[in-house]
Amino acid sequence: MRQGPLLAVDVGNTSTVLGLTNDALQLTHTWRIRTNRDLLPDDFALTLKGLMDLSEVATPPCAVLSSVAPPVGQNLKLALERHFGVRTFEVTAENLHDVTVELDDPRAIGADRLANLFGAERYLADREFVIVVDFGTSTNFDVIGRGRRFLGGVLATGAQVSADALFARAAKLPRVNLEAPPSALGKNTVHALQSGLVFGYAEMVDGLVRRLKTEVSGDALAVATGGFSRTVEGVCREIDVFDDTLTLRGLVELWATR
Ligand SMILES: Nc1ncnc2c1ncn2[C@@H]1O[C@H](COP(=O)(O)OP(=O)(O)OP(=O)(O)O)[C@@H](O)[C@H]1O
Ligand SMILES: CC(C)(CO)[C@@H](O)C(=O)NCCC(=O)O
Ligand SMILES: [K+]
Repeated sequence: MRQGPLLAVDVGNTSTVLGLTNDALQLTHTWRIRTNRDLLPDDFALTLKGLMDLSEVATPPCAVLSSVAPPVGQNLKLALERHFGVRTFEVTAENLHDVTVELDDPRAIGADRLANLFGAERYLADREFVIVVDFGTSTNFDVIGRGRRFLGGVLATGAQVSADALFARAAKLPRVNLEAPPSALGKNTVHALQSGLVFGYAEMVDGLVRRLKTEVSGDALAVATGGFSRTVEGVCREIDVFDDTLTLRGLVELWATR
């Protein structure tokens, strides 16, 4: 097994999450920055140096990077290699020969979903399948089987994106925080909106998890991750486990098994 320290970077469409491990590959620091498509390699170098300096840590010799925003991933990789001499492993289906991506076109899979496959492995010990529900810009359902199988899943509009679309189109609707209201029956505009946006969203998630569990017809565990998962904790009934750092730890596991 390889040793840390390691930098793990997950470039999403909205946020980029970075994690630093110790020698034993346990996460010791995490940072979250906006994914800015306009930044160039030297901009990223300054950001990376700023984060490391703020936390008073040294840049590690190696990094693992998943990106679903291609130019950002490429520019970050260049920054890591040019400015810090960090050897960077980029997650792609082609780079992972031990993973079976059961999609029509395996190369189309998002790198974050491959990271989630590795993050799910720890839950596979006593289950046949794990359904990772990753609440980000989109909400992904990644169905993972033993033996590093990616069976497929669902891509749904993210909770914040669907809320923003509604606020933009309805003149009298205020922007509300995505938090659960006291009851489904709203007595004012804010609670009624929160009912639709949070309870409605949670029902969609529960319904899809139920459908997926039926379709795989095996013992399946549903694990939620991503920012919005905290909001639906206690609201979604079909989710068994909440795991904030599943994607980052998945990246670390992925790198460790290369
Ligand atoms: N601490 C939090 N508590 C409650 N809700 C949160 C929290 N952090 C984020 N969210 C909400 O969850 C949404 C998704 O969270 P997350 O930050 O994981 O995804 P993202 O960074 O927007 O997506 P991507 O990974 O695609 O870039 C956010 O848009 C926000 O509305
Ligand atoms: C679905 C997103 C946007 C989620 O981040 C990402 O995983 C992605 O761009 N995927 C490519 C398409 C696919 O995974 O089928
Ligand atoms: K993500």
